[in-house]
Amino acid sequence: MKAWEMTNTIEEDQRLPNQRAGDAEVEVGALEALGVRVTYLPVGADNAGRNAANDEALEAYRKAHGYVHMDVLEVSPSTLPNYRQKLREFFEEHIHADEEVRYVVDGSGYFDVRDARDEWVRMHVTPGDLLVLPAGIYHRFTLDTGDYIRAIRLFREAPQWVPIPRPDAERHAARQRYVHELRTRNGEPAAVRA
Ligand SMILES: CSCCC(=O)/C(O)=C/O
Ligand SMILES: [Fe+2]
Repeated sequence: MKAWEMTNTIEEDQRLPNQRAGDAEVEVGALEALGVRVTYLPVGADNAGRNAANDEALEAYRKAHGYVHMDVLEVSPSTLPNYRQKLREFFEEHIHADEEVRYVVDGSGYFDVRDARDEWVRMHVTPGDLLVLPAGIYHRFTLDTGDYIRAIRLFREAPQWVPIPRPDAERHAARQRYVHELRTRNGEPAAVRA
């Protein structure tokens, strides 16, 4: 999975890389310092030849991390009801009270997270990438120009999707916990801007 620093504003299309000038790549270690975990579980093929999860590897991962629940989300103009509205919601900066865990089995897309300086870092996820965003981190999602992703969503509790937008999220316990953890881990003040 590749990650890079993003431009502050999107001039043309959110589905383009929008990478900041100067080859500003971000290493996995820097993502981990933000509490983001990236794992790679290779995908296989199902009976119809479509990309599918590697069931054994996924089972082992779920068991090890307590992700008892899962479902599949296919994001594309033809498969997702209220596609445009949904994409608008996904791309609105938000947090969740719990982790966001996504295992990409087909297609691709971008998850953007705010770093400790409150700048956007963009991650390009492709089949096999399993991404864990910690509770309380500001983030958003968009498809890339392929306009298609199929991801397995993993949960410890019953599946739900409750985005808490900025600035309301500033007061949320999950946000405050996250900022505290970030400061403790990195020993530097994390930007907190409403
Ligand atoms: C490919 S997962 C779609 C985006 C999503 O579920 C989410 O929570 C974005 O923040
Ligand atoms: Fe989210």
